[in-house]
Amino acid sequence: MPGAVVVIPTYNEKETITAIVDRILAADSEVHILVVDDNSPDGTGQIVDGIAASNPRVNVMHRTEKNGLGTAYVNGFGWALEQGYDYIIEMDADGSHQPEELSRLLKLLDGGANLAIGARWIPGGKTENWPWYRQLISRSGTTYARMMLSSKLHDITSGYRGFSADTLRALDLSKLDSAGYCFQIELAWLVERSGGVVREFPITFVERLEGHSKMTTGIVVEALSKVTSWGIASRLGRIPKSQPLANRAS
Ligand SMILES: Nc1nc2c(ncn2[C@@H]2O[C@H](COP(=O)(O)OP(=O)(O)O[C@H]3O[C@H](CO)[C@@H](O)[C@H](O)[C@@H]3O)[C@@H](O)[C@H]2O)c(=O)[nH]1
Repeated sequence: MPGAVVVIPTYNEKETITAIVDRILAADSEVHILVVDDNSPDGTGQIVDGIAASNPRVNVMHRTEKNGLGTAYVNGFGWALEQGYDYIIEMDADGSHQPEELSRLLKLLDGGANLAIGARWIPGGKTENWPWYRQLISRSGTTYARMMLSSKLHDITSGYRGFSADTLRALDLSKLDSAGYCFQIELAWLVERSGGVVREFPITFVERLEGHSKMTTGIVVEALSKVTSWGIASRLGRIPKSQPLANRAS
């Protein structure tokens, strides 16, 4: 089944999930959706079961407990690769990423990018109503990753991104060791250092109107400590060489 699938990890998103699913289905008449729900106590998984029962473009993966955004994506990617999708896209459930910007992302993947990232911190990108301290954490995270990991990216923590399936298939996702949001940094860095083509495009990131962020201090600490240790290991030559990604454009 060729085409694109949007993978949405969810934990307690009952206020937001129906609207984002509807918006994605309306924004692109072909794209499919996989919601990876961690047994949300608020019944998010059951809401999506209801939608999936009447719409074959919508799928649900039920996990037994809250196990972090990183592992939710790895499980979701595994399913998507098995199903044979060509492009695999990440999106938050809360409406902060705009499905109406999907066509831009898909165009970059069609053009040969291994990874396309919706970026807030490049010309044309912006945030709406995002608290100043969240902007600070996000910008500092990218600046720190650029310094420690020699990353060239301007929004390495962004969760609005898409991969070609061959890219994810070529990478050893079982080696990723981030549970939380620093998964975004780890995976983008892996694509970068494997010589993959990464394209950033400007997005408008809108603070959620309902529900609340699952960001915790523990998630920030995990990101800080992992980026520091990866940076040191990389300087000491202790990061194993990754298999170079094939050039998709050729
Ligand atoms: N399955 C699952 N989903 C989770 C978990 N933790 C968070 N999520 C889901 O992951 C998405 C992002 O979580 P939010 O809590 O809404 O993130 P944010 O703070 O608003 O967003 C920032 O960080 C994200 C993580 O990188 C970014 O994706 C996003 O763009 C933004 O920068 C939401 O759909 C949320 O339900 C988990 O343990 N398990």
